[in-house]
Amino acid sequence: MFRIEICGGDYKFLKIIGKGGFGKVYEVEDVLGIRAAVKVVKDEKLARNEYKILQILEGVKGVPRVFRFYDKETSFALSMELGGLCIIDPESGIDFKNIYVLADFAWKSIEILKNIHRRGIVHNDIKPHQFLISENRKIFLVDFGFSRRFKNGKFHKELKVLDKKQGNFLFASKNCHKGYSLSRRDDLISLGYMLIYLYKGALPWESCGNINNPADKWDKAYGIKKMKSVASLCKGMPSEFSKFLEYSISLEYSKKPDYRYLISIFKDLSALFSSKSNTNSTNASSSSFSTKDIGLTQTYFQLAETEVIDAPEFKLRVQVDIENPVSIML
Ligand SMILES: Nc1ncnc2c1ncn2[C@@H]1O[C@H](COP(=O)(O)OP(=O)(O)OP(=O)(O)O)[C@@H](O)[C@H]1O
Repeated sequence: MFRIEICGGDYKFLKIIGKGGFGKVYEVEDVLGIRAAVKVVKDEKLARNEYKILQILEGVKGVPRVFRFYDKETSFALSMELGGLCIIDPESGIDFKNIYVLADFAWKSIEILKNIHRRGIVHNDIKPHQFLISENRKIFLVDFGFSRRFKNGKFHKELKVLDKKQGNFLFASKNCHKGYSLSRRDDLISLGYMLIYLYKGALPWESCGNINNPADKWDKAYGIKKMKSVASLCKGMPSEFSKFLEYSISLEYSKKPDYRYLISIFKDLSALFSSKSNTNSTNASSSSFSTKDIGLTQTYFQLAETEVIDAPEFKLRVQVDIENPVSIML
């Protein structure tokens, strides 16, 4: 367990807001009422990598701004801008079965990935838990522990075959199953699987999650992924979703995706369903609508503008205290 001491007594611990496989995330508040998220991680390499990546991504819309890194013996933490609820938390109230909402989320997520990729970074662990929504419906992408630079200077890194799988078996691309080093295409493919999951509530290889042995779980899921066509995965959804997944899967390892094209697919679809929902229909087929319906600028989600918050006060001292339960010194 961790004990977090907040220097000077000027900070209020509000609550634990997340528990991941690698640590806990706390919400804290300073005297000015500025809230922040503090992620405490045991693995030094992951923590330092996440901090470094978040510094590189400073100013990218939809990525929380990082404040500080804390290093205390065997415990590490970073404080960052507070995101919000996970998009699949029922309290967020998001209805992803509404195509307008799903398509709006899709293009804004692609926009975030485009901007992250522009800085030379791939996320490498895209899944629903990494997307948060603030009270004013701004989307944030979090958890850059596995993220990497995909370029050496101007040049794309070479493809390597690694003997480890990383990320989440449910959303991992087939390239990831093959052990290939991940690139921009894999973030998009995982997003493609994720959009299907958000709409349908499950993916066909979900039951593999019950297999205890990780290697068997990944192998079994890979077997099912290989058998399922994109068309069958996207059955019952507008064709834009299969277009997106087909395109992403077809990309070569180092190929730069055509983000403008991908964003336009979902922007148009979202506008189409926005106008259609004004005439009271949420039919999942887009074929019956004419493109004349497109043109509304109304959106469901917002892309976060990173506010410049001067946060020198977030000077936390983080200590591991195996004996004691979580406590925050005020
Ligand atoms: N900046 C933030 N603002 C609000 N909540 C956050 C923030 N960062 C993380 N969280 C919450 O904490 C959870 C876990 O965070 P994160 O995914 O970074 O941890 P992790 O240990 O790397 O998780 P995983 O096991 O999924 O890899 C998130 O799903 C989210 O609910």
